Amino acid sequence: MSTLSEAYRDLPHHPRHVIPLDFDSVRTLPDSHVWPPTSHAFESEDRLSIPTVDLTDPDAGKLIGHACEAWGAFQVTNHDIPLDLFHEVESEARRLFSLPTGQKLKALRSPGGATGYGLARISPFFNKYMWHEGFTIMGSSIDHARDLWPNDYQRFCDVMEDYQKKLKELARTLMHLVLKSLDISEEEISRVVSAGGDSTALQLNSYPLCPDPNRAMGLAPHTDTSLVTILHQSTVNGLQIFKEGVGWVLVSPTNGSLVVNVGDLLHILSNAKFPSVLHRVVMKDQNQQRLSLAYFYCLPSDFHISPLALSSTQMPLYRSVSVRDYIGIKAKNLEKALSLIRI
Ligand SMILES: C=C1C[C@]23C[C@H]1CC[C@H]2[C@@]12CCC[C@@](C)(C(=O)O1)[C@H]2[C@@H]3C(=O)O
Ligand SMILES: O=C(O)CCC(=O)C(=O)O
Ligand SMILES: [Fe+2]
Repeated sequence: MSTLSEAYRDLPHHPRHVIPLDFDSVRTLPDSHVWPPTSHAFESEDRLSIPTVDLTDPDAGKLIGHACEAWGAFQVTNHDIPLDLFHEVESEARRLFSLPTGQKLKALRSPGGATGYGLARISPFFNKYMWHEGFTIMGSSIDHARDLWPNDYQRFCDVMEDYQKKLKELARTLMHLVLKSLDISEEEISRVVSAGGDSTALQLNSYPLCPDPNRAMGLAPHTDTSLVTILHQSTVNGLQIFKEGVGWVLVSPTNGSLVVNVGDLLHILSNAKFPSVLHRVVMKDQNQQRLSLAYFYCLPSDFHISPLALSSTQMPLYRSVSVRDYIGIKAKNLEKALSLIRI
């Protein structure tokens, strides 16, 4: 077995880093959830935002390559995923997160598990809690859905399955374009893209209505472990990405477009040409619940990853490492993981 869930198994978390707060029951922000103020972020009015790429543009590949190099992220439009599907997934996610806490805990991620309801995996690295609850799906969601809704789970499973299928196709298309822009051979591209298919995860994120949003943190700064992550945000602001030399930049949701960001694995493949972009979710001025859907396109845990985009004069910056080992290194060291495999 070399699935992604297997790689995350046996990296156990203490229950205090898995079980979210009973958000409905608190009227003031607990001290455990108070973060220092965050710095000002550039907003789109500052004319600083990640590039938007129309997938039907004949130059899409080139534009995506540039965006990955300059920003490690871009928005994609004309991606062929029907708007209705986003609404259906969001409505099922809303149905899940609005269950009473006791019910949600029936689908709690087990201490050594990878899927189900719980805090973000990065929680143990911070001394404050995030104003966040998540639900992780890898493949079928039937076991958890049955525990949540014994008589009414089918719709949730069908919608999540449909979404994962469509997003996998889109991720494949994007990976083709991205890797081509790096001048990687067709043979290597097929090897990477065909391996990716079985190692994906869908994360439903909820940032509940918060009694004191300006002192809370939605999701702490992190990079994703994926090759690429494809994100759909509901209509509420909050996502910011970090651009070297600039600072934090807001990524506003725009109807139907998807945010694509480079993860650690693509950063390694690109020999650091593409930054694995640091991002976070702030709660600032948030006066309603925020939802997002993050689809992680990864590689199987037995895949050995190393820089591929090398010209004859370039030296690899990272040593070869299996995805399993990299996930293990990251589980212990978080943002230092990349520097630990640097040559
Ligand atoms: C396939 C993935 C990617 C994971 C782990 C696993 C399932 C859940 C993903 C997230 C989702 C929330 C942010 C993150 C940082 C987290 O804590 O859990 C992500 C993490 C990663 O990108 O490393
Ligand atoms: O909610 C968001 O906009 C970002 C979520 C995210 O970064 C993640 O799930 O890894
Ligand atoms: Fe992320």
